[in-house]
Amino acid sequence: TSEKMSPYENYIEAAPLNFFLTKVFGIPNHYNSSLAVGIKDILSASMGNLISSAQFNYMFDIPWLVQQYPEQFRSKPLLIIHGSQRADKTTLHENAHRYPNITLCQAKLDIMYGTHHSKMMFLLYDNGMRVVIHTANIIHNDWYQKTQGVWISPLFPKLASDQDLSQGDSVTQFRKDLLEYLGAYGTNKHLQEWQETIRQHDMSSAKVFIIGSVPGRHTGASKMKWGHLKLRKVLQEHGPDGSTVKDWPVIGQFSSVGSLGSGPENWLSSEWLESLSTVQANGIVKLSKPKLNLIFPCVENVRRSLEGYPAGASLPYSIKNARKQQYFNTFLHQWRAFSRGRSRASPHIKTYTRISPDAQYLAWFIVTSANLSKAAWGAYEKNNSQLFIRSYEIGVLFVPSKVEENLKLFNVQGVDSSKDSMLFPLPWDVPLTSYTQTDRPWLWDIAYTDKPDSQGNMWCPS
Ligand SMILES: O=C(O)c1ccc([N+](=O)[O-])cc1C(=O)O
Repeated sequence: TSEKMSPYENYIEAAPLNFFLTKVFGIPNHYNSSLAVGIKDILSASMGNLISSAQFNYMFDIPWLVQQYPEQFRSKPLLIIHGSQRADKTTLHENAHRYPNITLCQAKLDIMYGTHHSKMMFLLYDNGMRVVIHTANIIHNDWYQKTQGVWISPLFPKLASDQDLSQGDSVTQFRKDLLEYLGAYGTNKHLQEWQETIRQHDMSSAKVFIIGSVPGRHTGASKMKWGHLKLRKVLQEHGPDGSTVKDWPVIGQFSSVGSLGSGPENWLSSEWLESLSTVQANGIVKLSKPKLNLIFPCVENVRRSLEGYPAGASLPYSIKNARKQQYFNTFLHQWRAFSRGRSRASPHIKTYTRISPDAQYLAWFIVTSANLSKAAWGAYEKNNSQLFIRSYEIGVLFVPSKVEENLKLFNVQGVDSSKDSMLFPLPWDVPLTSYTQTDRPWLWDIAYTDKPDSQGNMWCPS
């Protein structure tokens, strides 16, 4: 059905935080209205009269992508930033070749197993520009029946030519951090043109922090610029008050899991959880570490999903990693999003947050491309003197004090709120739903043949 394209302003009214989920085909339309967007909505003329755009991602179906732009924008300059190498790179070039307006830029990936995971759009209009940071690949399936997250910036106006270019940044240093992230790609003419374009725009209305990762062994002043240490730095300065949140759980939700080490103390419950538990460093003593709750689909969540077992092709958790880290299962909760009509829309979104035990308040919230892995968030090396990151990632962090001047904390979606607090649209249900005794985390490389999925099929990976 061709949903009525409501102009961006309507979206903003309903989503003052600019945080959307992608539209899902096959759920009641009510759940695809104001807080949901499709890729055609993002690229539509109601968002602005497009001059050129850039698409950062991991997976691209280029002919499909071109079709998602309105007809009148399909020949505008389009820069594609990817991490493909060897045969994948050749295929990408073959698919892009017939579009003279498309330029390809390969992000350098010198570190083994690193991926260009970041998912971001730059949209330059005749009256300003927007930045979109999201979690979906540029392929049909990622925008069809999955739960994905999208942050769409306000329209950033162009600075007047006589205005001092040092103007135009936000209280969260959004533009500075975005330029620093782009700088890590090295010298590419087209990316450098986009950096200049960004410098010419006023991004003072951006109310989120950028949490990015770039491949490297980051030391000294760079150590706190990326991954979980960037989050630690931002929370030290702008995070919740330690006494308020001391027993609030940390929640991580993701669509893939790396090799986390033989026990929680290797990384998960030590350096990673320490960063996510960081509170404003106003000299108080170190607090006990909060409970960690993780959300990752169990086999039944995948089997019953709209896509059925094939949803699991986008949940690449391997038996090789799983068998080495059985302790990981003790943290797990099911994917459940009844409040958003998306319990059967398999998650490809990645979100991390800290909320009160009664699920009334939220201390901070991240939507990001980063899965639960050392490759994405980084791991200490050399006695904590450096942070080793393998992949490019990017996400946005919402902190109440930067969004609602008069509010210390957001209220959590679906809870009857005192009138003065803003509801944060959580993508999944609280309270969390534990795994049953027989539930197992989804593993993508083993067979499931005892029960057919929602499409009547079994799962027999080769
Ligand atoms: O969709 C992606 O961009 C992606 C690519 C690779 C892996 N991986 O190798 O685990 C995970 C994801 C994910 O986002 O889940």
